[in-house]
Amino acid sequence: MRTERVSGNGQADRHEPRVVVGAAIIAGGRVLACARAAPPEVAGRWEFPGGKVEPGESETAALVRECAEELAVRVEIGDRVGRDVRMAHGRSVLKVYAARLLHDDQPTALEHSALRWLSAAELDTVDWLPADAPIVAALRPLLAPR
Ligand SMILES: Nc1nc2c([nH]c(=O)n2[C@H]2C[C@H](O)[C@@H](COP(=O)(O)OP(=O)(O)OP(=O)(O)O)O2)c(=O)[nH]1
Repeated sequence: MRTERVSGNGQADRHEPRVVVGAAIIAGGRVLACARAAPPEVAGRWEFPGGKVEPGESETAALVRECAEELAVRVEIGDRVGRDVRMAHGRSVLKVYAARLLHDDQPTALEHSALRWLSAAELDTVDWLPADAPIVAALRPLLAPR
């Protein structure tokens, strides 16, 4: 996706949207949901662990880094889940990938206020960030029924 913006000198600049990646970590038919601790506007809303892809970094590398920073776990990144979700009027785009834990690592909430493992039946029991709605819908069939 490309957005075009006219800068102060009247010339058109092209801006690629900032890519935010999220990891749908699946284990035992459940997915890990994380409650944001900050900023205040979104604190308490639920998301997939992840964050902004740094310049020159691959999406997979960003996910591995973010999962280590936020949860102290090592992960293997799998297939995309759902579609690109445009955020912030096209200034950023959310891309979620399935992931699995490596080496029996267990997530610790280093940056989130809470973690929950959700089955398909429990997906709607948390207040997801709005952009995550289409991802959660696409995720449902990937989780084994209870
Ligand atoms: N990680 C993540 N971010 C999401 C999800 N859904 C959603 O709308 N977002 C938004 C929230 C934030 O505005 C943005 C991610 O920014 P972030 O602050 O987590 O990124 P970051 O870890 O790289 O942190 P920083 O550079 O701001 O310090 O994307 C999601 O499922 N996972």
